[in-house]
Amino acid sequence: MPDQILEKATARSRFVNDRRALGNRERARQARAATLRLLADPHLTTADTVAAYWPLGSEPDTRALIGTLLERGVRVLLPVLLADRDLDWARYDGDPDALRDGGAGTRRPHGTTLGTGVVLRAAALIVPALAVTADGVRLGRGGGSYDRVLARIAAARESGRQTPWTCALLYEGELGTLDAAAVEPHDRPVDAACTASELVTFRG
Ligand SMILES: Nc1nc2c(c(=O)[nH]1)N(C=O)[C@@H](CNc1ccc(C(=O)N[C@@H](CCC(=O)O)C(=O)O)cc1)CN2
Ligand SMILES: Nc1ncnc2c1ncn2[C@@H]1O[C@H](COP(=O)(O)OP(=O)(O)OP(=O)(O)O)[C@@H](O)[C@H]1O
Repeated sequence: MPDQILEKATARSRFVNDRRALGNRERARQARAATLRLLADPHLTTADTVAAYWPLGSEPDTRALIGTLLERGVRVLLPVLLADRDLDWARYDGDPDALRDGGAGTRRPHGTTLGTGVVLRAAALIVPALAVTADGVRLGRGGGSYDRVLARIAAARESGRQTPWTCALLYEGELGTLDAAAVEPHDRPVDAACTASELVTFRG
């Protein structure tokens, strides 16, 4: 196995184990603090549409974030995993009971999918990640889904289009501790990362 892939697999299991070891209460505390920090950021206070994620396993819980955005009248999109692991998007109406099985453990809105390109028109994209390097490069679950989304955003930016602000939501200790050896050329940076104690901007 190439070194980076092995490093990546090792890094993934380390970060997943550390997340589990935090325990429910500490994960919830950190997610609450990070949520308040993120909600106060101008990228979100001015947003009309935000693409977020529905939490899986021990990921930072986004349900309060999503609930507050809906209360503010923001349109919230959630990912819909496609067969090739690319991401389509659908609008979340605020009813968690109406979410459906989206495959691979994910939950998806019941409504119409809007196309893979719709995320480019959101004001912000909240990205799930296991860790982010000091330069903002993201380690995900390994489907390459967000690599593709972030690559499209980068391409749209290159051509001068307005694109969403991208921010990873992390627990303490997941920001800046990922070894550069675990990064592959297709791995994409996010614009910012938010934890309970800080919101760090890498770009913009
Ligand atoms: N909350 C959340 N939603 C998300 C992602 C994410 O990381 N977090 N994704 C980020 O890309 C996409 C889903 N991508 C996924 C990629 C791989 C696996 C995966 O490896 N699943 C295991 C089984 C998990 C289970 O069934 O509990 C597997 O298929 O072996 C899951 C989701 C879109 N939605
Ligand atoms: N732009 C892309 N288009 C198509 N496939 C891609 C792209 N970027 C990465 N991939 C593929 O996706 C697979 C998984 O990539 P990687 O391990 O970096 O996923 P990840 O970023 O951790 O996962 P995710 O984004 O789903 O959380 C790799 O095999 C890679 O070749």
